[in-house]
Amino acid sequence: MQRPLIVALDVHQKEVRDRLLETFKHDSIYMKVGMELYYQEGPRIIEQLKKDGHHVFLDLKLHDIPNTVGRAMKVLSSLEVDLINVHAAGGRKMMEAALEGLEAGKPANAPRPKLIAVTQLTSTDQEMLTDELLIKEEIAHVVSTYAALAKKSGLDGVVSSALEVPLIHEVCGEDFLTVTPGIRRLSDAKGDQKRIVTPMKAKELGSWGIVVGRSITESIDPYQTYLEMKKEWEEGK
Ligand SMILES: O=C(O)c1cc(=O)[nH]c(=O)n1[C@@H]1O[C@H](COP(=O)(O)O)[C@@H](O)[C@H]1O
Repeated sequence: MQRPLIVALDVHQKEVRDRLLETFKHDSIYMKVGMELYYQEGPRIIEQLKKDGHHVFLDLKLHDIPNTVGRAMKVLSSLEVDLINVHAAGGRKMMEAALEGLEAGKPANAPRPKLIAVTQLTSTDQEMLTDELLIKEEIAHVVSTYAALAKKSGLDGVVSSALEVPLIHEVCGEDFLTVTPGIRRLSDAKGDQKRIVTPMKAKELGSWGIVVGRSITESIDPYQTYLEMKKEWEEGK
């Protein structure tokens, strides 16, 4: 799917989730299953979304020793999701092991899920990076350096704020996937997100895909909000 708006299905109450999924039943969209939902529902939620015709981004952000991540990815690969992620901070060997696990675990003839790496979470700002994580470099430099490492490790792309996308494309090429959460319209609550942009700005900056959670799932009319944000994302206005 080209340049998707990925809906983060961060909803654990079954009735709320079912209502939300019902509103998307005539569309084939990109849905993101994160930790909250996957830990609750397990593989059956992936099966359901695929049966409903959706593309699936399984966002479990694996970050462990290479052997553990490789084996976990081998198991997850059998779910045949479209997109899956790790933390780039796990390093090159871990990312390579993740890729090998995905390759080894996928059913014959199925495509390997695309593997992307989280560079720096969009809830991290420069102050936190410096004072808590003790990383003294500029955040954009850290993000593009992690992106370059992900590319060297054979990954398909990264997760970052849209703010860093031009630099990532400069370093890793235009075809390297850039998936960008931290998306808000001007009227939306920021919540815990720090490096945020509007859908329009993300398009201008060249994101491949945007991830939108609470702005849609917690709005009064999620489907209408989805359509409005999608229009803004696709048309850039
Ligand atoms: O990997 C992710 O999807 C992710 C990475 C990141 O740096 N920031 C980030 O917000 N996310 C996810 O994107 C979604 C954003 O949700 P909202 O802030 O509600 O739009 C959440 O499901 C996060 O887990």
